Amino acid sequence: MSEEAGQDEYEHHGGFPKYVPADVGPEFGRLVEALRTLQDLAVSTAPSPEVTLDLAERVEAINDVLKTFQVPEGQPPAGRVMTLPGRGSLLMLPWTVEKFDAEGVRSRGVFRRFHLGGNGAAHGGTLPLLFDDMFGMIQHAYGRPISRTAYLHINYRKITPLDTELVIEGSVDRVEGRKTFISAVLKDTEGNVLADCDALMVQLLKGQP
Ligand SMILES: CCCCC/C=C\C/C=C\C/C=C\C/C=C\CCCC(=O)SCCNC(=O)CCNC(=O)[C@H](O)C(C)(C)COP(=O)(O)OP(=O)(O)OC[C@H]1O[C@@H](n2cnc3c(N)ncnc32)[C@H](O)[C@@H]1OP(=O)(O)O
Repeated sequence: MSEEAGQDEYEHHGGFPKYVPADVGPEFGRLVEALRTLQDLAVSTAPSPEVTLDLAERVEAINDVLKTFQVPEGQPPAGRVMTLPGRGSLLMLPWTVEKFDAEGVRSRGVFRRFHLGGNGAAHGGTLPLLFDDMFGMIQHAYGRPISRTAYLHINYRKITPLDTELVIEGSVDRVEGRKTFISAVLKDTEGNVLADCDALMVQLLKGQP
Protein backbone atom coordinates (compact mmCIF):
# COMPACT_ATOMS: atom_id res chain seq x y z
CA MET A 1 0.00 0.00 0.00
CA SER A 2 1.32 3.47 -0.82
CA GLU A 3 2.38 5.91 1.90
CA GLU A 4 -0.15 8.51 0.71
CA ALA A 5 -3.12 6.17 0.61
CA GLY A 6 -5.97 7.51 2.70
CA GLN A 7 -4.07 10.58 3.92
CA ASP A 8 -7.03 12.84 3.32
CA GLU A 9 -8.54 15.57 5.44
CA TYR A 10 -10.67 14.20 8.25
CA GLU A 11 -12.46 17.48 8.93
CA HIS A 12 -14.36 16.77 5.71
CA HIS A 13 -15.48 13.34 6.90
CA GLY A 14 -19.04 14.40 7.72
CA GLY A 15 -20.14 13.18 11.14
CA PHE A 16 -17.96 10.05 11.07
CA PRO A 17 -15.51 9.21 13.84
CA LYS A 18 -11.88 9.11 12.75
CA TYR A 19 -11.04 5.53 11.81
CA VAL A 20 -7.46 4.40 12.33
CA PRO A 21 -6.00 0.95 11.73
CA ALA A 22 -6.24 -1.32 14.78
CA ASP A 23 -3.25 -3.00 16.35
CA VAL A 24 -4.23 -6.56 17.29
CA GLY A 25 -2.46 -9.80 18.05
CA PRO A 26 -3.00 -13.10 16.22
CA GLU A 27 -5.67 -14.11 18.73
CA PHE A 28 -8.11 -11.61 17.20
CA GLY A 29 -7.87 -13.12 13.70
CA ARG A 30 -8.23 -16.56 15.26
CA LEU A 31 -11.46 -15.51 17.03
CA VAL A 32 -12.90 -13.96 13.86
CA GLU A 33 -12.14 -17.09 11.84
CA ALA A 34 -13.71 -19.29 14.54
CA LEU A 35 -16.83 -17.10 14.45
CA ARG A 36 -16.97 -17.30 10.66
CA THR A 37 -16.85 -21.08 10.87
CA LEU A 38 -19.63 -20.89 13.46
CA GLN A 39 -21.70 -18.84 10.99
CA ASP A 40 -21.05 -21.41 8.23
CA LEU A 41 -22.10 -24.22 10.56
CA ALA A 42 -25.12 -22.35 11.94
CA VAL A 43 -26.66 -22.22 8.46
CA SER A 44 -25.64 -25.69 7.31
CA THR A 45 -26.47 -28.00 10.23
CA ALA A 46 -29.60 -29.49 11.77
CA PRO A 47 -28.70 -30.54 15.33
CA SER A 48 -31.21 -32.27 17.61
CA PRO A 49 -33.28 -30.13 20.06
CA GLU A 50 -31.07 -31.30 22.95
CA VAL A 51 -27.87 -30.26 21.16
CA THR A 52 -29.50 -27.00 20.01
CA LEU A 53 -30.41 -26.14 23.63
CA ASP A 54 -26.91 -26.96 24.84
CA LEU A 55 -25.37 -24.83 22.07
CA ALA A 56 -27.74 -21.91 22.80
CA GLU A 57 -26.65 -21.93 26.45
CA ARG A 58 -22.96 -22.03 25.51
CA VAL A 59 -23.28 -19.20 22.97
CA GLU A 60 -25.29 -17.15 25.49
CA ALA A 61 -22.43 -17.64 27.97
CA ILE A 62 -19.95 -16.33 25.37
CA ASN A 63 -22.22 -13.33 24.72
CA ASP A 64 -22.28 -12.57 28.46
CA VAL A 65 -18.48 -12.33 28.41
CA LEU A 66 -18.34 -10.17 25.27
CA LYS A 67 -21.06 -7.77 26.49
CA THR A 68 -18.73 -6.52 29.21
CA PHE A 69 -16.25 -5.31 26.57
CA GLN A 70 -18.59 -3.20 24.37
CA VAL A 71 -17.07 0.08 23.08
CA PRO A 72 -18.41 2.87 20.79
CA GLU A 73 -18.26 2.86 16.97
CA GLY A 74 -14.75 3.27 15.61
CA GLN A 75 -13.11 1.60 18.62
CA PRO A 76 -13.54 -2.17 18.13
CA PRO A 77 -10.85 -3.72 15.93
CA ALA A 78 -13.54 -5.22 13.66
CA GLY A 79 -13.25 -3.52 10.26
CA ARG A 80 -9.94 -1.83 11.09
CA VAL A 81 -7.40 -4.62 10.54
CA MET A 82 -6.32 -4.32 6.92
CA THR A 83 -4.31 -7.55 6.99
CA LEU A 84 -7.26 -9.75 8.02
CA PRO A 85 -9.97 -11.13 5.72
CA GLY A 86 -12.84 -8.62 5.66
CA ARG A 87 -10.60 -6.31 7.72
CA GLY A 88 -11.60 -8.48 10.68
CA SER A 89 -15.30 -7.60 10.43
CA LEU A 90 -17.80 -10.47 10.46
CA LEU A 91 -20.19 -8.38 8.36
CA MET A 92 -17.71 -8.08 5.50
CA LEU A 93 -16.90 -10.84 3.06
CA PRO A 94 -13.74 -12.65 4.25
CA TRP A 95 -11.61 -11.26 1.44
CA THR A 96 -8.01 -10.14 1.70
CA VAL A 97 -6.82 -6.85 0.21
CA GLU A 98 -3.72 -7.32 -1.96
CA LYS A 99 -3.49 -3.91 -3.66
CA PHE A 100 -4.52 -0.61 -2.10
CA ASP A 101 -3.40 2.63 -3.68
CA ALA A 102 -4.65 5.59 -5.69
CA GLU A 103 -4.64 3.50 -8.89
CA GLY A 104 -7.15 1.10 -7.38
CA VAL A 105 -7.85 -1.72 -4.96
CA ARG A 106 -7.76 -5.47 -5.53
CA SER A 107 -9.03 -8.09 -3.11
CA ARG A 108 -9.22 -11.88 -3.22
CA GLY A 109 -11.32 -14.44 -1.41
CA VAL A 110 -14.22 -16.86 -1.42
CA PHE A 111 -17.92 -16.78 -0.73
CA ARG A 112 -18.54 -19.33 2.02
CA ARG A 113 -21.48 -21.51 3.02
CA PHE A 114 -22.77 -18.63 5.15
CA HIS A 115 -23.23 -16.64 1.91
CA LEU A 116 -25.33 -19.28 0.13
CA GLY A 117 -28.31 -18.03 -1.83
CA GLY A 118 -29.75 -20.93 -3.79
CA ASN A 119 -28.59 -23.94 -5.76
CA GLY A 120 -24.96 -23.59 -4.70
CA ALA A 121 -24.58 -19.93 -5.69
CA ALA A 122 -23.79 -16.90 -3.55
CA HIS A 123 -26.82 -14.93 -2.35
CA GLY A 124 -27.43 -11.98 -4.69
CA GLY A 125 -27.41 -9.57 -1.76
CA THR A 126 -23.89 -10.47 -0.71
CA LEU A 127 -22.37 -9.15 -3.96
CA PRO A 128 -23.46 -5.52 -3.44
CA LEU A 129 -22.00 -5.79 0.08
CA LEU A 130 -18.66 -6.87 -1.40
CA PHE A 131 -18.76 -4.11 -4.03
CA ASP A 132 -19.91 -1.37 -1.64
CA ASP A 133 -17.12 -2.10 0.83
CA MET A 134 -14.64 -2.15 -2.08
CA PHE A 135 -15.90 1.26 -3.21
CA GLY A 136 -15.36 2.62 0.30
CA MET A 137 -11.78 1.34 0.23
CA ILE A 138 -11.17 2.56 -3.34
CA GLN A 139 -12.20 6.11 -2.62
CA HIS A 140 -10.27 6.06 0.68
CA ALA A 141 -7.12 4.80 -1.10
CA TYR A 142 -7.63 7.50 -3.74
CA GLY A 143 -7.48 10.12 -0.99
CA ARG A 144 -11.15 11.14 -1.16
CA PRO A 145 -12.95 12.12 2.04
CA ILE A 146 -15.50 9.68 3.49
CA SER A 147 -18.53 9.64 1.23
CA ARG A 148 -21.80 7.77 1.11
CA THR A 149 -23.02 5.59 -1.69
CA ALA A 150 -25.75 7.45 -3.59
CA TYR A 151 -26.32 4.62 -6.06
CA LEU A 152 -24.81 1.26 -6.83
CA HIS A 153 -25.60 -0.51 -10.10
CA ILE A 154 -24.67 -4.17 -10.30
CA ASN A 155 -24.79 -6.50 -13.31
CA TYR A 156 -24.89 -10.20 -12.45
CA ARG A 157 -23.19 -11.80 -15.48
CA LYS A 158 -22.61 -15.38 -14.30
CA ILE A 159 -23.43 -17.50 -11.26
CA THR A 160 -21.06 -16.69 -8.39
CA PRO A 161 -19.92 -20.00 -6.87
CA LEU A 162 -19.16 -20.74 -3.21
CA ASP A 163 -15.76 -21.92 -1.92
CA THR A 164 -14.00 -20.82 -5.11
CA GLU A 165 -11.20 -18.27 -5.16
CA LEU A 166 -12.34 -15.06 -6.85
CA VAL A 167 -10.85 -11.63 -7.42
CA ILE A 168 -12.44 -8.19 -7.27
CA GLU A 169 -10.68 -5.11 -8.62
CA GLY A 170 -11.78 -1.55 -9.12
CA SER A 171 -10.76 2.08 -9.31
CA VAL A 172 -12.00 5.65 -9.43
CA ASP A 173 -13.29 6.54 -12.88
CA ARG A 174 -13.67 10.28 -12.31
CA VAL A 175 -14.28 12.95 -9.68
CA GLU A 176 -16.72 15.84 -10.14
CA GLY A 177 -16.80 18.12 -7.12
CA ARG A 178 -18.31 16.09 -4.25
CA LYS A 179 -19.04 13.17 -6.57
CA THR A 180 -16.73 10.19 -7.05
CA PHE A 181 -17.66 7.70 -9.78
CA ILE A 182 -16.18 4.26 -9.16
CA SER A 183 -16.40 0.88 -10.88
CA ALA A 184 -15.20 -2.63 -10.11
CA VAL A 185 -15.30 -6.11 -11.61
CA LEU A 186 -15.60 -9.53 -9.94
CA LYS A 187 -13.82 -12.33 -11.81
CA ASP A 188 -12.86 -15.94 -11.32
CA THR A 189 -9.20 -16.93 -11.58
CA GLU A 190 -9.67 -17.79 -15.27
CA GLY A 191 -10.70 -14.21 -15.97
CA ASN A 192 -14.43 -14.83 -16.44
CA VAL A 193 -16.48 -11.81 -15.37
CA LEU A 194 -19.08 -12.85 -12.78
CA ALA A 195 -20.36 -9.38 -11.99
CA ASP A 196 -19.51 -5.75 -12.60
CA CYS A 197 -20.67 -2.72 -10.72
CA ASP A 198 -20.47 1.03 -10.80
CA ALA A 199 -21.40 3.50 -8.14
CA LEU A 200 -21.63 7.15 -7.23
CA MET A 201 -20.26 8.17 -3.86
CA VAL A 202 -21.06 11.65 -2.61
CA GLN A 203 -18.69 13.43 -0.25
CA LEU A 204 -20.40 14.28 3.01
CA LEU A 205 -20.77 17.88 4.09
CA LYS A 206 -19.49 18.90 7.50
CA GLY A 207 -21.55 17.16 10.20
CA GLN A 208 -23.65 15.24 7.64
CA PRO A 209 -24.61 11.77 8.95
C1 LIG B 1 -12.29 1.79 8.41
C2 LIG B 1 -10.90 2.25 8.15
C3 LIG B 1 -9.93 1.91 9.20
C4 LIG B 1 -8.61 2.36 8.86
C5 LIG B 1 -8.04 1.42 7.90
C6 LIG B 1 -7.74 2.10 6.62
C7 LIG B 1 -8.50 2.07 5.53
C8 LIG B 1 -9.87 1.56 5.47
C9 LIG B 1 -10.42 1.74 4.12
C10 LIG B 1 -11.62 2.16 3.82
C11 LIG B 1 -12.74 2.38 4.73
C12 LIG B 1 -13.87 1.53 4.35
C13 LIG B 1 -15.08 1.97 4.26
C14 LIG B 1 -15.46 3.41 4.24
C15 LIG B 1 -16.29 3.78 5.36
C16 LIG B 1 -17.47 4.27 5.24
C17 LIG B 1 -18.22 4.43 3.96
C18 LIG B 1 -19.66 4.62 4.27
C19 LIG B 1 -20.53 4.27 3.08
C20 LIG B 1 -21.93 4.26 3.49
O1 LIG B 1 -22.30 4.40 4.62
S1 LIG B 1 -23.05 4.02 2.29
C21 LIG B 1 -24.60 3.74 3.09
C22 LIG B 1 -25.69 3.76 2.07
N1 LIG B 1 -25.85 5.10 1.57
C23 LIG B 1 -26.61 5.99 2.19
O2 LIG B 1 -27.17 5.75 3.23
C24 LIG B 1 -26.72 7.35 1.50
C25 LIG B 1 -28.06 8.03 1.83
N2 LIG B 1 -28.13 9.25 1.06
C26 LIG B 1 -27.58 10.39 1.48
O3 LIG B 1 -27.06 10.49 2.58
C27 LIG B 1 -27.63 11.53 0.52
O4 LIG B 1 -28.58 11.33 -0.47
C28 LIG B 1 -26.24 11.83 -0.14
C29 LIG B 1 -25.22 12.19 0.95
C30 LIG B 1 -25.76 10.61 -0.95
C31 LIG B 1 -26.37 13.00 -1.09
O5 LIG B 1 -27.20 13.98 -0.49
P1 LIG B 1 -26.79 15.52 -0.36
O6 LIG B 1 -28.01 16.27 0.08
O7 LIG B 1 -25.57 15.68 0.46
O8 LIG B 1 -26.38 15.93 -1.81
P2 LIG B 1 -27.29 16.11 -3.11
O9 LIG B 1 -28.55 15.36 -3.04
O10 LIG B 1 -27.36 17.57 -3.41
O11 LIG B 1 -26.36 15.40 -4.22
C32 LIG B 1 -25.06 15.86 -4.52
C33 LIG B 1 -24.82 15.56 -5.99
O12 LIG B 1 -24.94 14.13 -6.21
C34 LIG B 1 -26.00 13.86 -7.13
N3 LIG B 1 -26.73 12.65 -6.70
C35 LIG B 1 -27.10 12.33 -5.44
N4 LIG B 1 -27.72 11.16 -5.41
C36 LIG B 1 -27.73 10.71 -6.69
C37 LIG B 1 -28.22 9.53 -7.30
N5 LIG B 1 -28.82 8.57 -6.59
N6 LIG B 1 -28.06 9.40 -8.63
C38 LIG B 1 -27.44 10.36 -9.36
N7 LIG B 1 -26.94 11.48 -8.83
C39 LIG B 1 -27.09 11.67 -7.51
C40 LIG B 1 -26.88 15.08 -7.10
O13 LIG B 1 -27.60 15.21 -8.31
C41 LIG B 1 -25.85 16.18 -6.93
O14 LIG B 1 -25.19 16.39 -8.16
P3 LIG B 1 -24.87 17.86 -8.70
O15 LIG B 1 -24.05 18.55 -7.65
O16 LIG B 1 -24.11 17.66 -9.98
O17 LIG B 1 -26.20 18.52 -8.87
